Amino acid sequence: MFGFNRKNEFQVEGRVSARWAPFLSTHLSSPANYPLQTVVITGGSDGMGRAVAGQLAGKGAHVVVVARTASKLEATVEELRSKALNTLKQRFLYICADLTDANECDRVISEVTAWNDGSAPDVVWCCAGFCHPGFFTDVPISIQRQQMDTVYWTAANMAHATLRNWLAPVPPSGQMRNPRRHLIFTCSTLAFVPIAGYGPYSPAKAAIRSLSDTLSQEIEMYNGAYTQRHRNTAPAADVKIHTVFPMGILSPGFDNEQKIKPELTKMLEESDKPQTPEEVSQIAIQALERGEYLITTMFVGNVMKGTALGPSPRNNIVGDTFMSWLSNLVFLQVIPDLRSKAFNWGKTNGLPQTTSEE
Ligand SMILES: NC(=O)C1=CN([C@@H]2O[C@H](COP(=O)(O)OP(=O)(O)OC[C@H]3O[C@@H](n4cnc5c(N)ncnc54)[C@H](OP(=O)(O)O)[C@@H]3O)[C@@H](O)[C@H]2O)C=CC1
Ligand SMILES: CCCCCCCCCCCCCCCC(=O)[C@@H](N)CO
Repeated sequence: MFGFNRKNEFQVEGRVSARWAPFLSTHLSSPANYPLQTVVITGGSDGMGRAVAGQLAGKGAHVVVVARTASKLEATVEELRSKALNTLKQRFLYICADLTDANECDRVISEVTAWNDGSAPDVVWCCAGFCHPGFFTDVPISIQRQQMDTVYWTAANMAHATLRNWLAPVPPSGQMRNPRRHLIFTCSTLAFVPIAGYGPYSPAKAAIRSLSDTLSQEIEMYNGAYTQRHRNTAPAADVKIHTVFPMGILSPGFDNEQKIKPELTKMLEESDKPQTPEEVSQIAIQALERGEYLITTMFVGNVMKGTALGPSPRNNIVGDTFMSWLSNLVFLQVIPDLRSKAFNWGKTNGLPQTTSEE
């Protein structure tokens, strides 16, 4: 069962340190003693978000899915009911909202809190977003701005609304009995490695990665204050930030992007073997349960992360350091290879005939 485990909050069989305490202590929690967790999933009506919602329902969570289209959300909630671990106890809700609007994110948090007997959600997982590929000069600037709104701002708005709620100072009497909350972003390995034809999209994902790194540092201040909660006002709970970096996902969004994707881009990403939403979700949840911070879903993704690890917190100092050495050697070959493939494409095919998007 999926729930809190107070005793093991900072220690799971001695393997996980306080800094990377687990996301969901499934195997250790005692369902009788701990309440179910309430999870909000943006973009929860399709693709990866929907798979995440289904799997967390199967682990016993209360799930709220948020997206713009009511019909898809209704169908998702039906599916969640059928996947619930405990149909009598678990509750499901959908909220229609366009998360490019920051006020809508505030509304989502307050509606979830009211529905959840006055408690804020325990987990917020930002999955909303889709990709509009194309060469930079071919795609109208208005669409590129929309991509920033849809990809970056849906996540940043949701993080803002969530953290303002979670980090509000409360007196010791208001502290939570189950002190851990998780904010999860969904990024893309394109935040690590550029691929021609993803100009409208990758910068927004890179911005999410930068926000995630910044927040992972900033949150330490709040978590430090939380350790003094018995004496002072402090946030109601300890908070962890995580970001998932999938490769291709076989989703409705992916089918759409394939229709407009430049041939060169398809060739450059040949080594990506897209995964099903269920696979991506399962791998991500397992990594969250191990307490990981930057999460990739397959080996090539891990190599891409390794070359761009920079100042991000590591999941495992030895493993990540060796991987970054290996990746940096691999990329000595990959970087010129990507560029020469682009050059040769132009040499062979001339300019692309795709300047008709206006
Ligand atoms: N597919 C891929 O190959 C990859 C995807 N990703 C990322 O993973 C995440 C999931 O992608 P994928 O599985 O393809 O998802 P889909 O494109 O299949 O689904 C996107 C979801 O987001 C919702 N959504 C879109 N815009 C908004 C908005 N403005 N406000 C609220 N909800 C919105 C959609 O519902 P509705 O339209 O009804 O609002 C839908 O539920 C995305 O962040 C994506 O960028 C990362 C790597 C690869
Ligand atoms: C051994 C290591 C070699 C590494 C070579 C680099 C290969 C690049 C693969 C690009 C994969 C892009 C996946 C993300 C797609 C995505 O986010 C969009 N589909 C959005 O929806």
